[in-house]
Amino acid sequence: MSDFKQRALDYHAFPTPGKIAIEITTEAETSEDLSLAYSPGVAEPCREIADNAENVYKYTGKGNTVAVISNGSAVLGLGNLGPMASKPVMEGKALLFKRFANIDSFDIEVTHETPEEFINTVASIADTFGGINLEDIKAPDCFIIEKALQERCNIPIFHDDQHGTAIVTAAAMLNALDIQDKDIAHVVIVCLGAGAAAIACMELLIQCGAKREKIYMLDTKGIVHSRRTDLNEYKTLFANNTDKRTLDDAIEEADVFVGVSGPNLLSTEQLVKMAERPIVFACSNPDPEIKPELAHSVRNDLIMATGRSDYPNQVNNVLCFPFIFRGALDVRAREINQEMKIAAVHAIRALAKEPVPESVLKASGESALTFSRDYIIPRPMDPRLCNKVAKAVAQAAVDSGVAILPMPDHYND
Ligand SMILES: O=C([O-])CC(=O)C(=O)O
Ligand SMILES: [Mg+2]
Repeated sequence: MSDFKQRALDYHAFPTPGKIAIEITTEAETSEDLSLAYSPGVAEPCREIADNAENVYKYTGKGNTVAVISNGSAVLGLGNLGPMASKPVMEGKALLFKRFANIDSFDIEVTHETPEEFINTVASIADTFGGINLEDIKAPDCFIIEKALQERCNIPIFHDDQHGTAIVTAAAMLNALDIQDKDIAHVVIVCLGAGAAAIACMELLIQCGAKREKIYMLDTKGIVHSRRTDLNEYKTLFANNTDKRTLDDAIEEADVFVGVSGPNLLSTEQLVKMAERPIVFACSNPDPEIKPELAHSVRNDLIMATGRSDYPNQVNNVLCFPFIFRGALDVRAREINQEMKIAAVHAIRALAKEPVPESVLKASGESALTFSRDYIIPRPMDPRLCNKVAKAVAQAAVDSGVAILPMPDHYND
């Protein structure tokens, strides 16, 4: 077994199985403590909440708790591994919520037959939480599930693989385009993958100025084009009126490649055919569409990003989901709307242009990080992300009228 594989398995097995645990936040030592925490004292907050449901935020952890919910039908770029095998990823998301945004979170893996069953299950437990992060659910079910839950629940419901990935991709892309001196309105974009992340990334890039007719999306059958009769309604929005049929056809002179598909699907021969100063975001996890060392071996005018922590330019939804939920929970937003997503794009993007503190250099093992081809987006462990992104998101929630609370004072420190 490779050394890295063994270390990854040991990391999950020791010192206790898994990556997260629950901790007690009150005193629970004496009979007096227990009489407050439990019977009879616990009856008092129960009565208060029964009188006024808003009191649940005052007397329970609801307001700082997010559920990470999956059915394991599209685990990273690994495919349909099922609910149980998705658990390490979901525990990982809970770890990231706590580590980066001090949000309490736990994972829920749902076994079900139909999307309706999943929707009913999640809707039935939603009131427990301050928000729900849907994760690794295959398209097109994820679109139906997210929409139905948003209609049925009055807390933020956010499908991370769509919107988290799209927000981070858009932030990094706008910065990469600046560095490569390309105009988003003119670039030809190849999107390999037509699932949840692909569709959401392309929609958000269009909102940021990209042109739909300059996007070539590919699924397992090739280019999504207007003569195809097998497209679902979501892919149909990207059906390009073109004679191109394959990745080879589309990649010729393309400015941008976004991969949200699977490992090793972009060859060096294809990369060589891209336009000058290309941008390649090979974001399939854990293995990108092309390895950075391979890409750099054939192009020196390239900006390259992956979804991984062990290469420069990590375009991964970890840069978004902890912070967008932090902002949403802080003002008790009823939903995570478009204004909040766009605010997150610009806050993440702007931070990459600021000087990087020593602590981040140290944690990244770098001697310097300045806005450039190898640093287009902040590092996830940058402690400024939490305040800056959450604040921008919270402000956008307040300004767009979906916040129940005003901006908290601590954002002004
Ligand atoms: O978990 C990650 O690293 C990013 C992600 O959501 C995915 O690939 O599905
Ligand atoms: Mg995911």
